[in-house]
Amino acid sequence: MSQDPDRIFAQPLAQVPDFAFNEDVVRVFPDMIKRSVPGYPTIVENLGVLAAQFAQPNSVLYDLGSSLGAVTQALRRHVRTEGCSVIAVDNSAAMVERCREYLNGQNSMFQELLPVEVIEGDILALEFQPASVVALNFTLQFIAPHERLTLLSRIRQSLLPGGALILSEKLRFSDPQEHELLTDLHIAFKRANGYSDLEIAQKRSAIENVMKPDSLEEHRERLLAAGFSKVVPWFQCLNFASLIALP
Ligand SMILES: Nc1ncnc2c1ncn2[C@@H]1O[C@H](C[S@+](CC[C@H]([NH3+])C(=O)[O-])CC(=O)[O-])[C@@H](O)[C@H]1O
Ligand SMILES: O=C(O)C(=O)Cc1ccccc1
Repeated sequence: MSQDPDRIFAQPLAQVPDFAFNEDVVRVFPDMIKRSVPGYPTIVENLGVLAAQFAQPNSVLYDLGSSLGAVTQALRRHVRTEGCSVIAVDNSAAMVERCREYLNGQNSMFQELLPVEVIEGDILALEFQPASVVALNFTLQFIAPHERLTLLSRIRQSLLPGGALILSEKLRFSDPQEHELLTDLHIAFKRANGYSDLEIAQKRSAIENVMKPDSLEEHRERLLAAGFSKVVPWFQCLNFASLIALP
């Protein structure tokens, strides 16, 4: 994947535009997400391990909001269950183009990878096939809040017995002190990863209209309302967490 450093918000901008997954972001995305999301490499690597426990024979594994395919590749490497394949979906044309290149390149480097299909499309309009694993790795937070329950209900309907949804998100906290502490620590994490105060401030203003985090309680309630029977957090680093939701 591209090794370009993220300098998108390094210069002062007269007006900060809303964040979009365009060409410029795609070029620096691996660096951006690693330096911005505490625990991201651990989550991605372990998603493959988790998925291997839930994969059912002859079923589909979905990576929804696949970006450059990091999760798809982890699923393909770890799952050995008979007849499984991965479907990666993203609505950014720039992401999808680079994702296909990356995954094709991996085919020649590893043997025994699950087959994969990369679809350019809106996950809200997707016709789900019977699935054993669905990964929403930092994608639900970009879906309009009023669409979230419908999407999760449709995922729940497509999940096979023994399968799971794995949902990773940035969290907000209903307790103001907890929210402020973990937000400050996230800023410290970004600073330690080389982002300036200007970059941090401009990025925050770029994402505030397009990315709306929920609290852990809101996630749990909504997942139960969507028909999931059990919600188990398996990872948290600062204000970023990942949950397993069982059908
Ligand atoms: N309605 C939608 N339909 C399809 N894709 C969408 C939609 N809305 C947003 N996206 C896509 O969801 C992805 C979110 S990034 C996921 C990281 C990845 N999972 C990773 O583990 O590397 C998260 C982040 O950057 O913080 C982007 O590629 C969007 O184009
Ligand atoms: O950078 C942030 O503050 C985030 O919350 C995470 C993020 C990572 C990549 C794109 C958009 C948001």
